[in-house]
Amino acid sequence: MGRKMKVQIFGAGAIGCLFGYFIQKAGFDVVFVARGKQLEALQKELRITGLIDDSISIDARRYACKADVTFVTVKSYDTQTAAEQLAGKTEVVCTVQNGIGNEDILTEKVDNVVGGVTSYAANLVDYGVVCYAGEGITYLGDWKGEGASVVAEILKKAGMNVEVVEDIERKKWEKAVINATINPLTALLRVENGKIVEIEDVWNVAESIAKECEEVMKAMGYKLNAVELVREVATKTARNRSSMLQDIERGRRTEIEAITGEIVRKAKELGVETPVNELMLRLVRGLECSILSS
Ligand SMILES: NC(=O)C1=CN([C@@H]2O[C@H](COP(=O)(O)OP(=O)(O)OC[C@H]3O[C@@H](n4cnc5c(N)ncnc54)[C@H](O)[C@@H]3O)[C@@H](O)[C@H]2O)C=CC1
Ligand SMILES: CC(C)(CO)C(=O)C(=O)O
Repeated sequence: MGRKMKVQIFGAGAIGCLFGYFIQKAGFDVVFVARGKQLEALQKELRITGLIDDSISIDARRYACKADVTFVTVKSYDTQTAAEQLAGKTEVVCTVQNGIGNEDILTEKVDNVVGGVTSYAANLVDYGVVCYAGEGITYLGDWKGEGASVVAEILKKAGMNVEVVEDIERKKWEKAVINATINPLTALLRVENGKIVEIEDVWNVAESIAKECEEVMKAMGYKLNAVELVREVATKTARNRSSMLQDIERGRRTEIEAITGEIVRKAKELGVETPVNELMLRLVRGLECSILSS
């Protein structure tokens, strides 16, 4: 490509701004799509705190424009709207969202869809201010058409850790198992991730959730030690407040439907029993109802 590549961040919140920051710093032409007070703040500047301390001027807009590559970084319940806005506007779309189903929604509207999983961590501390909380790695894989190698090249040039994998669907499900075990428990109990392992009664429930997820993955043809995976992540991120807990604390919707909801749906399809996950789904839905209506 002779001209400068145009990269778009659709949903310039915590993780989108972090990715966009690195990509713009590497010299790419980046557009940030945001809304409300976040858009107003970003039109002044984007400030990054935490592991980096910097402020940059960015091109922040309300609606999607034509781009070569678009990263979708809205919460999973906003992916449908993102997909509709992106139809005919981008050559490649890449999602690094948590949860299952986002790639399939994007596939309906865009020809080249790249699936992604990221362990980079960011929080929105104020409108226009993003705390870079943890360096991680992003796994990418072609979901429909091609684009993973182009997206990986952008992230590499941006100095980010990235790897293209053969089976991105497996990576997505592994992350969903971690989120399905840690996120509902931390949100319901209002505790940091480490407490899941530290409190024996809670760990017993966590083990039950993880084992059910392992059965679902087994029925899909994937071998996984879900209990050990969850123990490792909860221990490594012991002081984190999970994204679901943060959503509840901020009185916002959670991504429970794209995480536990999708695991329960897949379990039903494959004839696997998941009573503890079903209970978590109902309890988090109940918690959402109580905070959203209060
Ligand atoms: N924050 C993190 O460290 C990580 C987040 N993720 C995943 O990335 C996704 C995004 O997470 P966060 O950045 O934390 O959420 P966030 O809520 O900070 O950012 C999403 C942004 O998208 C904006 N948005 C939604 N619909 C829009 C529309 N139609 N037009 C313009 N802007 C729109 C929202 O206003 C919000 O600012 C989630 O699926 C999350 O699970 C994955 C790994 C790490
Ligand atoms: C891995 C984990 C549980 C880290 O907090 C996460 O992805 C989240 O909070 O959504």
